[in-house]
Amino acid sequence: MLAAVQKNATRGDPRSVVKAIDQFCRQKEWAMNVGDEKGCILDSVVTEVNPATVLELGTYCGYSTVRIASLLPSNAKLITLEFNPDYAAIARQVIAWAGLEDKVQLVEGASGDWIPKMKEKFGIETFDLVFLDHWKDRYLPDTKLMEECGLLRKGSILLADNVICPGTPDYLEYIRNSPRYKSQYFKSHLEYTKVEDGLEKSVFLG
Ligand SMILES: O=C(NCCCCCn1ccnc1)c1cc(-c2ccc(F)cc2)cc(O)c1O
Ligand SMILES: [Mg+2]
Repeated sequence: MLAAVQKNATRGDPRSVVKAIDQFCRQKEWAMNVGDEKGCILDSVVTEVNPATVLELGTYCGYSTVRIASLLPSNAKLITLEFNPDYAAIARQVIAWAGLEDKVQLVEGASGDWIPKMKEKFGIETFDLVFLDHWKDRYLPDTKLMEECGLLRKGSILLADNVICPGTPDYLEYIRNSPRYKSQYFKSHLEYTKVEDGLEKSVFLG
């Protein structure tokens, strides 16, 4: 995938990086990027929220990191957490190829360890937008942890990938029944396939 980016995408051009990855994943080898169909929904949410601070849980190869960062205002910051060092190493190179290093801070480690340190380590008060795309059984515990650490403010947006496939049943049940969130489901498909999947967008009500 990285070779395809370096061969087919223009340095400093995030859209060409996104296009090169999507082409590779359609023609050569499936990979678990959010993909072009759900990626358009992601783009519209990022544009609507116009966030100054973004947290991405699950960098993988940096595809959604590049999609999000390319839409951020100049002073905005995106912190992305990746547990797997091999994924992180690739993502750093993909983000660099897109020329977005200045907007992105990639942190390696477990979300459960890093979320409580966000304020002290990165000077973050609250996140305007959180994109959940990591282990599906971590969506709920990490959301509760973000609440407890005061990282969400009235109006913070959570956008969760894969709520149908692979699925995040405990997260969906919580977020759709909690009086502290207003949720909306965006029906789509699993990246590069015809299988149903979707994104769940939730507003924290404080
Ligand atoms: O597991 C996924 N992502 C997490 C990867 C590891 C995260 C590590 N990490 C980062 C930070 N903290 C922990 C995922 C899986 C699939 C999928 C769907 C169908 C199928 F047949 C196989 C796979 C599709 C996605 O869109 C996904 O996002
Ligand atoms: Mg995903």
